Amino acid sequence: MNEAASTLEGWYALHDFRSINWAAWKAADDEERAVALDELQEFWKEWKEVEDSSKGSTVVYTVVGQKADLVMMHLRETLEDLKAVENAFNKTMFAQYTTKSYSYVSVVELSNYLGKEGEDPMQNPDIIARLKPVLPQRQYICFYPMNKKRELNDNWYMLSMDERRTMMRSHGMIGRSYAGKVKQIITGSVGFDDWEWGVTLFADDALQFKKLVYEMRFDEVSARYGEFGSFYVGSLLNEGTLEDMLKL
Ligand code: VOV
Repeated sequence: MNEAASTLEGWYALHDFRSINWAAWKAADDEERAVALDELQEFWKEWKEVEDSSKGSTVVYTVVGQKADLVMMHLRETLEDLKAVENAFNKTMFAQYTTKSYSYVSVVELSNYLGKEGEDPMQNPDIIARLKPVLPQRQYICFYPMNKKRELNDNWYMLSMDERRTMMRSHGMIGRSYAGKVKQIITGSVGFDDWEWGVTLFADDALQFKKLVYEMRFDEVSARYGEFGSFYVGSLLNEGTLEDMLKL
């Protein structure tokens, strides 16, 4: 049997994609809409408090195109905490004006492919910060799920640790050339959701997503072993810009 990479896990992640039911939102009266927005602002404050107390992080982005209208990405300490935040949102009045488009459950993951021998990663503050990250408020988000292939001739899971490490090194080098331009959060989802990883990218220039993903397509680990789900792209929302988006 091949050696599995050892992984470190941090906060659990929920990507909660919603579409706005514009017909229902427009049919609501001014007071109903105001109450729904007030409740949403309260909710936003609670998310901030969670972040301030280092118990998780939340960002909200629009989604461009017909797959959804917005995505709430939540990181929390436990699956129960994630379910609680999902339920709390579902109980808001605003949620009545949304429909569920897609969701993705995973956990922030780091693997040991490029780890330093002999170092206890849990004593390294940089690693802890990567496992429990405050989500960046960059202008754009890109999310997609992916697998590593398990086909007869191209089976990632049948490769030796050394072969995988060599390929991950090349992957990491391409990634590093986007330092400062694209921030990635890789979440593992084997046993949690339909794909093996969630890839969430943040950037202030959306074109950098295209450039990075395209460049990686030529790198063996993606070219040969990567399988990808649907891509979601959108821009940052805050309390103010969400209200603007909902203004009739
Ligand atoms: C923004 C840049 C960027 C950078 C710097 C980067 C670096 C690294 C390093 C150093 C490592 C290995 C150690 C670890 O941290 O786990 C990884 C790991 C991983 N990556 Fe990555 N990746 C990036 C970006 C990046 C992208 C754009 C993608 C999607 C691939 C594509 O073709 O669309 C991706 C995927 C992954 C995955 C699925 C894993 C886990 C693989 C596994 O088998 O376990 N990743 N990644």
